[in-house]
Amino acid sequence: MSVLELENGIVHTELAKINQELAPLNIYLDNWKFTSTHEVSYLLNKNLLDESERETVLRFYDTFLKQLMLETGVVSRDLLVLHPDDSYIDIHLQKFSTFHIHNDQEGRYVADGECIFGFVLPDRTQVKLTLQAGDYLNIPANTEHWFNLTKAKRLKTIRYFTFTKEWITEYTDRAIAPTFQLPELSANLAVAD
Ligand SMILES: CSCCC(=O)/C(O)=C/O
Ligand SMILES: [Fe+2]
Ligand code: NI
Repeated sequence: MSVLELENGIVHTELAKINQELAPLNIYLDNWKFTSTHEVSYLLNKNLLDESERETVLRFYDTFLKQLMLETGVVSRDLLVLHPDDSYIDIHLQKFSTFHIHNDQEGRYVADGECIFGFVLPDRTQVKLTLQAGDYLNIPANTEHWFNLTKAKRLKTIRYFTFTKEWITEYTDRAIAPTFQLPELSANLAVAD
């Protein structure tokens, strides 16, 4: 279940209400649950996946999300697997855990685990969106956001790309609202060096 927290402490869990709050940014959230095969359930329960296992999971979801990929002009996708068993996890998190934008839309389907996105609304207040398995989020290109893991420190997410040009991450100098700063991030960074 996705949860949207506003800087004033209000919390929304209804999809329609969350989409209403994010509408000024043209961000779209949905939730689809697909019944996994035994093989895919087994793979989603693993902490890390090798390339062929990631491809098996991607092909499984392709069968359900083909229409979405066509409608949103997706030309490629990958499966990002984040878990503390991956010695590079803190490098991945450092890349995305401060405000940034991309030159492509950010279509993300959460297949396993959970994650957090932060956004800034037109009134300059910030919001924090927690996604769980089954959630699909689409962030238009050039939309300021940050990303991190929850305390579960586990995520398998499909990333959909709409062009083959280099996917660029550009950092903005906006500070994350104190309300949403994640104390454990420093713990992650401590591990990083
Ligand atoms: C949930 S996708 C993993 C991180 C990523 O690709 C990104 O752009 C986060 O902002
Ligand atoms: Fe990003
Ligand atoms: Ni992103």
